[in-house]
Amino acid sequence: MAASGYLNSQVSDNGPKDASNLPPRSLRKRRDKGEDKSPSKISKTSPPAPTRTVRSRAKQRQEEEDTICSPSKRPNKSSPIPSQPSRTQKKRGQEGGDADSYPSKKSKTSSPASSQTSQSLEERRQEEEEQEQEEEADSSPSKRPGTTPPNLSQPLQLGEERREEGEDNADSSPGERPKTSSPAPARPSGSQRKRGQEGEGAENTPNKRPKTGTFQPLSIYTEFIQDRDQILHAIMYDLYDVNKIYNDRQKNKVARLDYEARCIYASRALEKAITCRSWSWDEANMDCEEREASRLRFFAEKIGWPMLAICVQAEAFRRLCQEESTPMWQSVWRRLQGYVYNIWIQAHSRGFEWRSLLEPYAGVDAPRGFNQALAHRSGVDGLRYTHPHEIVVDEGVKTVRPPIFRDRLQKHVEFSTFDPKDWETATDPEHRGLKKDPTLRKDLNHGLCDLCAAGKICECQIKKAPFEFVQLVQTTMGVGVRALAQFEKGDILAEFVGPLHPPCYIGDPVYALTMQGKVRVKEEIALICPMEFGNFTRFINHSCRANTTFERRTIGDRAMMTVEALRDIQPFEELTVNYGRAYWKGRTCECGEEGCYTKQEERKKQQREREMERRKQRDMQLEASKNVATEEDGDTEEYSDEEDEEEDTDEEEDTDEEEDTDEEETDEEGEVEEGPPKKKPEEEKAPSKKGSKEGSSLGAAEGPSKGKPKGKKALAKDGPGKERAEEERAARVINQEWDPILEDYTDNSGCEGEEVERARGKAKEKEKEKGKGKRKEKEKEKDAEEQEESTEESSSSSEESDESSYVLVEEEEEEDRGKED
Ligand SMILES: C[S@@+](CC[C@H](N)C(=O)[O-])C[C@H]1O[C@@H](n2cnc3c(N)ncnc32)[C@H](O)[C@@H]1O
Repeated sequence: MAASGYLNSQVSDNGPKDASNLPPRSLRKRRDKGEDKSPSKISKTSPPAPTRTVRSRAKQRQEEEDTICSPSKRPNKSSPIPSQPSRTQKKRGQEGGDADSYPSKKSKTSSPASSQTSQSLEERRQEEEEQEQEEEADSSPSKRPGTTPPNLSQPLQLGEERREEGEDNADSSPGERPKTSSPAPARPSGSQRKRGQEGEGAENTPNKRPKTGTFQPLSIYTEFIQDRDQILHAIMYDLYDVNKIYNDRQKNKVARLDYEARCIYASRALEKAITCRSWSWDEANMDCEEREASRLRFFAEKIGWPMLAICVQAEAFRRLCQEESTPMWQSVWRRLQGYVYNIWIQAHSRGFEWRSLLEPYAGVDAPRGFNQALAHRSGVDGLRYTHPHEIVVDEGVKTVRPPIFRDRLQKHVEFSTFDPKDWETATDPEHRGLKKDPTLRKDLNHGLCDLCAAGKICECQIKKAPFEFVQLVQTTMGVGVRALAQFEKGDILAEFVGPLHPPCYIGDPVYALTMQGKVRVKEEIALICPMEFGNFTRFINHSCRANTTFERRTIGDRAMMTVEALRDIQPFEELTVNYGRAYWKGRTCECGEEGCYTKQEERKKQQREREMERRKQRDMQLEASKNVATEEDGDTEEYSDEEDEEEDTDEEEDTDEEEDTDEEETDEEGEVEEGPPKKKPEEEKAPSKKGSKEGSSLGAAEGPSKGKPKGKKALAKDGPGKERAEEERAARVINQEWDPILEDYTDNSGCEGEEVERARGKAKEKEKEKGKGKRKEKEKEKDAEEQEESTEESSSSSEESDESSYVLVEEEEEEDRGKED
């Protein structure tokens, strides 16, 4: 990340974004809500979440109503609008889970949009109620005797019931069931999924359902994948949450009680797995209880008891085993299995507790491998003393290592640091001897706060939550960063931090990022150099189609560079950012994306090389052709025909090539390159009259039409010498194709007998008639006084005809003589 390249150029590529004018939607929304309370979207899920329960239809309607009322809310998960609270979050808001973090319903519904649509909503609600009644009536088994629900309906039904029971319990006695965090945002509720799977037919077709907001139907596959990713996200989030409570339990009594209650649920699930006697991937003939136990045991058998002891602490995982369909379970399982080492390291680097859960079941009755797994201690246990972002996970060989660059450990720091010593010797007078951190905000020098829009220094901060859901991993491009949960488009993942140096600093050519002004966009404020000290953002690899971007921001008391999600990012995706084209000058990007900078450069380079090669060849060929011309001198004429052919082939070749701008030159090259063509024996023998001193192609172009009359005149003037006549005859043979009249005679020159006589007679008659006709015309046209002139004219015209006839007569005489001879 050199000062000249990396972020500097990237930021300027994208154009500066004055967030005070146009912050990302997420930020705008946050600003409305008061960023200091929930600055980044992912942080909204940080408070302990309530149990994911099925919402009553009335609540669901209420949510839909909110969706319509609030223009920024979209029910579609794929919506690019960030900051959309999930349904669970919305519910939390209703329940008062975190009143500070979530905007109240009232404030949303009081928007102008809500007043406009309130009437229609009321009507819609009535319609929906009627429709629900119809649906319920239609879907009852008694009313629909022919409908056989698919296999999965039963467990789902039970799951549904459980959820409802759970909700009832939660409502009646909140203390009985601890609130666990299962964000599972925007997932269709159990009842929705159940309806969809049971295929209730026409009653449930989308046409029948009132469409709300900007609903866009997704393909079943897309929906499935989204659901799966949300479950993964929920699992990862629950693990984070339970770990947080575990770590807080010493200081916080509520946290301790909460943690103990969660352990009870986890232990129950473990018991089911331990007591399970048969487990299988094929769940076709299992009832709900069997299926849950089978899944838990299957997981332990395939992935290990310690990993199960970690995962069962996530409510989302337990619910996956209890409720989800077989395809969903299998899909999530595969994903978990693929990244099990990442989760394992993630848990250990955060001091996740799992042994205490297994210990009560150790002993002789324990399943195979259980005791050994519990007793085994490895290096990963010590990871809790290392900062999570000083651990690089090598997924391939299942090891970990620290990040090291130029034999130095790359340490994690939370903030950028300013040391006046680094600025003392700056070559740039503007920055030389700077005593104060140039990123510090002085009133409006860095613009408004991007979170709260305050013009004065405020207390806004970027929340650190995303930090908990990223991991350093070994990639083919060195260290990279993997997301372990979902991020939404517009999420601020972190600030890019490191020691601040003057922009002219050249000590960090790989990681340095130029911080440019948000207000004065061309101003280079500082160079952030995290080669040795920085956070995870410095390890984000480049992609020409990146999923995050660098942004200039002013937040709280500082100007900063942030890394923000350009689109929704799913669990286990690698984070990438675009360093800018300039960074890759002299480096090779291996992202392999379509339109990759390096690919483009390579293509250009290849074109340039081809062009150079061609020029070189052309020069050589020109040189060679000159030599050939001087050596052969007059003989080049002989090659004219072949050269013509070459020209043709050269032209074809040229058209094949992409960027042939100089065809003539290339043609010449082609001629010389291939050397004088091999001549056919008869061509070699045939003498040519075409200009031997002229260029061969020129001769080919002008030869026939010019050469023939010359020959004629020569014959007429010089008289019938035998050698001369033979020469002329040969010339005529060569040129015959160019003169049809002559062709007749040359072709027939070898003929004898009647045909020849007849041909001759015809020719004579033609000539006579021609002469007569001309004379007659002229006689008619001219007066008697001009008779002489007309006679002269006619005589001249007859001379012409005589000339041609002279040639013919001469030929005849010659032929006759030849015969006599
Ligand atoms: C800012 S660092 C990123 C972290 C780095 N992978 C590491 O191991 O520290 C940039 C360096 O990573 C490597 N890198 C990142 N993205 C790359 C890509 N798309 N192609 C090739 N190398 C890449 C290059 O060596 C580059 O100089």
